[in-house]
Amino acid sequence: MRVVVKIGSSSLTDEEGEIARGAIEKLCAEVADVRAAGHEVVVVSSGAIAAGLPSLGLGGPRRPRDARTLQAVSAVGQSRLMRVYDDVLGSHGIVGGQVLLAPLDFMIRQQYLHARGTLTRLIELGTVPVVNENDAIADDEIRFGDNDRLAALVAHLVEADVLVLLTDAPGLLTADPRLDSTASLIEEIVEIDHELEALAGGAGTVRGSGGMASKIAAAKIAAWTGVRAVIAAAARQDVLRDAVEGRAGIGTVVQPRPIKLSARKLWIAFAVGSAGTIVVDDGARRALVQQNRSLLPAGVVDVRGAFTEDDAVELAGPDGKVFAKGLARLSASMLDEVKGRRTDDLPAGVTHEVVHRDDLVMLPA
Ligand SMILES: Nc1ncnc2c1ncn2[C@@H]1O[C@H](COP(=O)(O)OP(=O)(O)O)[C@@H](O)[C@H]1O
Ligand SMILES: N[C@@H](CCC(=O)OP(=O)(O)O)C(=O)O
Repeated sequence: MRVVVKIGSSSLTDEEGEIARGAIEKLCAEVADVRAAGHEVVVVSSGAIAAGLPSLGLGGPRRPRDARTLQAVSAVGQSRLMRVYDDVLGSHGIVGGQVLLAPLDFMIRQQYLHARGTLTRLIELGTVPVVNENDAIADDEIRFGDNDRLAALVAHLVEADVLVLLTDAPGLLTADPRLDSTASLIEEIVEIDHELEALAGGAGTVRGSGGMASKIAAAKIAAWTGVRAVIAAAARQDVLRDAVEGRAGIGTVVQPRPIKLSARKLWIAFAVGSAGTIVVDDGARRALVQQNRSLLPAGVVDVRGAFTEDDAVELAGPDGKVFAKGLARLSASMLDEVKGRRTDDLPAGVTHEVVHRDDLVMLPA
């Protein structure tokens, strides 16, 4: 099996917020164990900022908050973090390879294919790629921030069989354990719905960033891409092997959906950012959702944002609720001119398909 394992900041750092080498040693020993059983492993590791703070004398209560400083800190820390991985993986006879990714690497198809090629080759060469967000140059406006979503997109990118999200909680609990000490583990999720998303609550711990909510969002991407996801405690003995082998009770297992979307539709749904919204009338929404049709200008009632041809856009119904995402074949300004017009009334040369059905993905309610 091909495995993507993500370890969060909360599990990689000690009370002072410094990198806990023991946590990396435990993870790498488990990675070696799983590889010895014949599986391939990609690690997604947080910890660049945590590893950089002490080197700059900025640890503890002096921890900076501004983005510029944290980005600089991550540059100092990433190489130190990687040195620990190289060292520890090396002690198991494994070669590590650093790959730093940014959201744009998933949004621009060319870069997406490129990243896929490099990661696949690293796996073929027998290495363990160690992936993190490219924090040092990440754009403040568009960045993952937490590594959960990044790990889910990497799992899709390398066509993994299982995504293991290791954290400081035993899995998804019925409530935030910081607020409710009686919260119990949810062992299996067949479909992630709004109710489950509400359980995951808000942001994470002081040291982590996304909390359970970002793990649920990541598990949802995995489910849609046909990847089994497991959320489990990093500290648990043999957690990686048990998660890979599908042992019951090791954490929260999120089952993949039976229908896997095509790679292109997944890319549209989850990887590419949306540049605007097209509001459609009820009839158009029905034709798209129930009859798998393309969107025609006649059904468009409003155009928001300044998208150009081939940009991704969200589609919303008259109630404003977004129900689909797709690639626009007309720019926002052109669409604004022709919205509401029947196909016969369109100017010559203007396509009658605003969003083609092949470029359209329905989002879960
Ligand atoms: N329903 C829930 N079940 C489990 N943990 C939850 C839940 N709601 C919120 N959390 C919190 O999410 C934290 C894990 O998220 P985070 O700190 O971002 O971890 P990581 O650094 O591993 O990504 C847990 O320590 C827990 O306090
Ligand atoms: N990319 C950042 C980590 C982001 C982060 O903390 O993510 P997470 O571990 O998912 O809460 C770093 O390496 O410091």
